[in-house]
Amino acid sequence: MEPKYRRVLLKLSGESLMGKQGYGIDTDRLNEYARQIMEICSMGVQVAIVIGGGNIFRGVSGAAKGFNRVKGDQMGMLATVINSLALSSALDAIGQPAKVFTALNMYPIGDYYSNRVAIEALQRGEVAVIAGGTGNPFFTTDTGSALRGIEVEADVMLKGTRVDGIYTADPEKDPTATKFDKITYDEVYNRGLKVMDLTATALCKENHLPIVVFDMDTPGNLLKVIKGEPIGTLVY
Ligand SMILES: Nc1ncnc2c1ncn2[C@@H]1O[C@H](COP(=O)(O)OP(=O)(O)O)[C@@H](O)[C@H]1O
Ligand SMILES: O=c1ccn([C@@H]2O[C@H](COP(=O)(O)OP(=O)(O)O)[C@@H](O)[C@H]2O)c(=O)[nH]1
Repeated sequence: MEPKYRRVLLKLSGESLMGKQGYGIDTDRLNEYARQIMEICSMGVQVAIVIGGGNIFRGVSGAAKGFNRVKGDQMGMLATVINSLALSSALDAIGQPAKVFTALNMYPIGDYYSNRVAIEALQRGEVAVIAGGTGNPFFTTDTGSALRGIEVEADVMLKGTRVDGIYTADPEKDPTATKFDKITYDEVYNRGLKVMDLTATALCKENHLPIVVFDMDTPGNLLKVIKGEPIGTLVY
């Protein structure tokens, strides 16, 4: 079966990685993600990944506890590097080659990111795990994902999260919220929907990168998105 997308940028939530533990990395969840990623790689899909760091540290919550915001954000970016190393290790362990790239030079923890070296890895069939967000404070990994997705010329940004799409309001807070099958970038903005930050949405809009928001924690969903099955919400 022909995949719908040739090259994807998959954004994984750091918070989802902690599974039921409440903190850190749940290895069952990590291995399940690795298995699903390998499944789509074996269909010939090129996969670049950006992972959040919310399971370990978020700059904003650090600042609320009195940390300097810039240092807090740097800690958050380091958290995304930890998650990226864990995922690449889980992928390698099941026989799926993966390479970690970092937004800031941290060699030999990962190779210093440039879109050229990341694209070369993708063309070799390696998963490119791109860590460290944008490398700048005051940004999020959603914005990092949009940026890297555009840079590596992905066909789509897949935002794998713990809700099954975009709703009229946060479904974790408002049980009456209803789901969109598709929605325009402008409508996300005009309705003030908080599923991802506006910088990320604006970057995708300007560069014509469609986004699919879907529930990554249900095994098999990533494959469904790749096959073009109508799950999640398409932002276009
Ligand atoms: N309108 C909305 N539709 C869907 N999810 C929303 C909406 N508003 C807020 N959210 C929240 O956004 C979260 C998804 O974003 P994500 O970046 O994966 O989470 P986090 O930043 O906590 O790791 C969901 O868990 C959901 O609670
Ligand atoms: O370009 C970036 C990306 C991330 N971060 C920091 O890294 C933390 C973790 O990322 P995020 O909250 O986006 O992770 P997720 O919500 O996806 O787990 C953020 O809170 C920021 O402090 C940053 O400073 N710049």
